[in-house]
Amino acid sequence: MTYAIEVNNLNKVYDGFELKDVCFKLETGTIMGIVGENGAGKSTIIKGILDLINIDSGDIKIFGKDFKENASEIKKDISVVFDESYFHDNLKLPDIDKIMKNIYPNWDKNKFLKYTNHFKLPNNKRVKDFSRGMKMKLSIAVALSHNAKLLILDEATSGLDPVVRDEILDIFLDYIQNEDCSILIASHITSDLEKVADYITFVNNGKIIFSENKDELIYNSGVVKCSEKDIDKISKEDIVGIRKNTFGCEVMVSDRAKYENIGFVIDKTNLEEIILFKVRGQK
Ligand SMILES: Nc1ncnc2c1ncn2[C@@H]1O[C@H](COP(=O)(O)OP(=O)(O)OP(=O)(O)O)[C@@H](O)[C@H]1O
Repeated sequence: MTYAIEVNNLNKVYDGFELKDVCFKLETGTIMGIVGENGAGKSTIIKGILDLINIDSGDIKIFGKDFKENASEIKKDISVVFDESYFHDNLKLPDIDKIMKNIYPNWDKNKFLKYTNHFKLPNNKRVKDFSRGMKMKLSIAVALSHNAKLLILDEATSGLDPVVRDEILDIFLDYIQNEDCSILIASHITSDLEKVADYITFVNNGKIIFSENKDELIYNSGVVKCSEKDIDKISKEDIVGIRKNTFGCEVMVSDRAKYENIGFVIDKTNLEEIILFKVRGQK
């Protein structure tokens, strides 16, 4: 198995915040979603991976090679989209095409035209007259137009409406049809990650809580509805979180089949609910 990204024991301390021993691997040909609350550390992880901040310690490999030592060779195969546009206000699409041709040896003008047409971006307007959504679409069009093997997006789709987000998610799914290509997406929008991600890495307060196969995670988890005294019948290590209300308890378990087999009534669940139980549920 090959990995597009390997992060081992990434540590970074800011005043009042600590990324602690962050480890995860993004398998080549897959999409990983990084999810977590505001301030959980998603952007710091991405900046740490890309050597945009000084990390305190950690070992980062991209395409199997140490990133710092091979940065110039690796960078041409990576596309990064942050939540802000980085194009000069006065540029128009044809100017951006010319500039990118000089920056990226693999710049593909036809792909750029295809994506900018698809996103209905105007040729004759300057970037300063683009809406926020149009600027994001432009950044994504550029990111997809130089045959990069790794796409890293930090909240890049959060400002877009649901229809456009859905179109972009389909483009991401199409992009990884090429098995050499991989995507890392940090997003608050769990439904988007649920649609496209193969793996989910959940960060809370600077720590990785889990990094798992999404389908297995959702399939194996479930919500048991029971009385408070029935909670004792559930092993502590299977409890993700508990919610109590006036009618009884809801217990998120990590092994749905086990509790179905012993007669509990269990509801299926989704990524958002799993995360809410993890963060807000009692243990
Ligand atoms: N340059 C910096 N100096 C000091 N603290 C920082 C710096 N950059 C980030 N932090 C802190 O690190 C923590 C994690 O921030 P980060 O931007 O990684 O979170 P995030 O999960 O991406 O949040 P959001 O979803 O709101 O974008 C926050 O407490 C933030 O204040």
